[in-house]
Amino acid sequence: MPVSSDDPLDEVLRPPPDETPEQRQIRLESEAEARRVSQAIDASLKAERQARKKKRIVRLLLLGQSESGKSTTLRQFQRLYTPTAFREERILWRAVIQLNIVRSIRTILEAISQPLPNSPYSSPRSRARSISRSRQPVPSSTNSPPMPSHRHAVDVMGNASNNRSNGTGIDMQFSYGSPSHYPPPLPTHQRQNYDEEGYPDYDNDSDGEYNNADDSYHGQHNFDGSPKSHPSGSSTTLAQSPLEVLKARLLPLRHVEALLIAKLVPPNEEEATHLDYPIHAPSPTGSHFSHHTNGHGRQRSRSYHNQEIFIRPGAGWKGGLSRARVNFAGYSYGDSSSSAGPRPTSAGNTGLETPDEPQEVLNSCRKDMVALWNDRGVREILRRRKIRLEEGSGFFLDDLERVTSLKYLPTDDDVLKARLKTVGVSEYKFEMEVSAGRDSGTEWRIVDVGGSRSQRPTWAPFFDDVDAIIFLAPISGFDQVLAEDRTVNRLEDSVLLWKAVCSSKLLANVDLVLFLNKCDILEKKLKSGIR
Ligand SMILES: Nc1nc2c(ncn2[C@@H]2O[C@H](COP(=O)(O)OP(=O)(O)OP(=O)(O)O)[C@@H](O)[C@H]2O)c(=O)[nH]1
Ligand SMILES: [Mg+2]
Repeated sequence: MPVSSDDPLDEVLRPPPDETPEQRQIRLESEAEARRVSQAIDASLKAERQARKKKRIVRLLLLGQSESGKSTTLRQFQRLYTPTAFREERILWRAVIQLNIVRSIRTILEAISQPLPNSPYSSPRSRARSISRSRQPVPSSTNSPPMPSHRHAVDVMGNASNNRSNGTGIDMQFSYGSPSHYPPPLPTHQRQNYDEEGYPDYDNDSDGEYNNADDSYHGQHNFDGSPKSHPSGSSTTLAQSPLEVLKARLLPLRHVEALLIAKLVPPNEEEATHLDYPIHAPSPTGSHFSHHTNGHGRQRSRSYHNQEIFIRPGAGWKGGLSRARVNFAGYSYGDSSSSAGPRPTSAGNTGLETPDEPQEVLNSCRKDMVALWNDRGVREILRRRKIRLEEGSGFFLDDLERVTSLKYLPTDDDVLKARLKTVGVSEYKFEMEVSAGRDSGTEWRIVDVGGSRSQRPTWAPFFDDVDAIIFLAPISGFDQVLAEDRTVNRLEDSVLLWKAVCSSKLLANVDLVLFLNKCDILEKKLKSGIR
């Protein structure tokens, strides 16, 4: 007797009333097969759901002062766990390395152009400094180090406030004015002044041993006493000093610098492109504020000694470079001078640049750069100025032959050594290509932040949703000061920042990992007698 139902599907699925035994057999077999397929699909969906449930997402936050190595640690992760992507991106780092080289050369040229502070030709500022040092009365009791008055208002996270709350409810404030936190005062004769590179200036009076009146590269003889000749071997005219010849030969690097900035920094980040000299010419008033042209005849004011190029984290700048790479692919040599203007247009937008004009210019300047860097007199000047480029970030001068070759492709190590300051916060997701052992089911999300003081207030919103923090503390910074506040010792800043992170209530349940890095630099410093 037929079963009646309101379900129209029953009607459709009901076997035909005149079904033969063979037809019935076929129907039952196909229904069984359909059931098997359906069950397999259900099982697979269930397994997927369970796998998704099992998949752990770990969020890591990289913290530490500027130049502590956060972005480098991120790149290490990328190199280890997403090697294919890392390798593919290596070429994009060439522009950063080019910029690092150009800036190192600029630092040297500036250093050798300025009279040394302890010579009779020393600058008004250093003379004034010597005089004020010798005349300043020693504070009787505490000998507390001279600090600017604003220090009371700046906390370790970079917040400008007198209040101990930073506005996010986190108790991470620290006043540098507190004598219990600031490094213990030194006796007057040991107090440190810091030079333009952020290293302590141990020359504490004006009667230093160096009394060579001809104390810049403008002189007629080498620093080691030999007659001067052009570093690349060509003879010089009487009218032109070797420095002038060398500077003229290296002039194209200015254009390269402008091009690279245009490539790396979006146009609306004009402020990030201030070209500042680590060694600056003091203005007639002795003020730290001065003006200079940006290589295109335009004047810019500057307030920092050593402002760096920065990027917003994320793939933005890499995207720009990729476009540039596509435009270079035609290998048609264009006229780079047509990119003239207040700010050179990125080759990535115009395609006017040669295949890699910066690399070509660096290649053609290679001999002069090598000669400059290997000159004993230049090294002596740098030593006396306490400029230790080889211990700094983005140092490639010992590899000039290799990194300026036309077919140069950055190695993994080069990418890790390159320096590009971060501003802002960005999260990087890791779909691991390479199994990370028992954690291979884990998805890693790593958050990179800018570490300079002005950037620190942006950290707190990320504390909420983080599983672990890797805190980078470069222990080689014991004899350096912060670029953004030259009254603060770098190691001291790291310690205070670490304390602030440890004591934050928001981070009570977060795993904290402390990386003491730059041990290699520490070792070199200690071996070379720096204490
Ligand atoms: N020799 C040496 N150099 C290191 C080490 N760790 C990092 N560096 C270099 O230090 C420089 C600065 O590192 P970054 O990773 O850019 O520093 P950061 O913390 O991201 O700095 P911000 O972006 O300004 O906050 C880079 O040129 C790195 O190659 C280390 O252990 N040893
Ligand atoms: Mg960074």
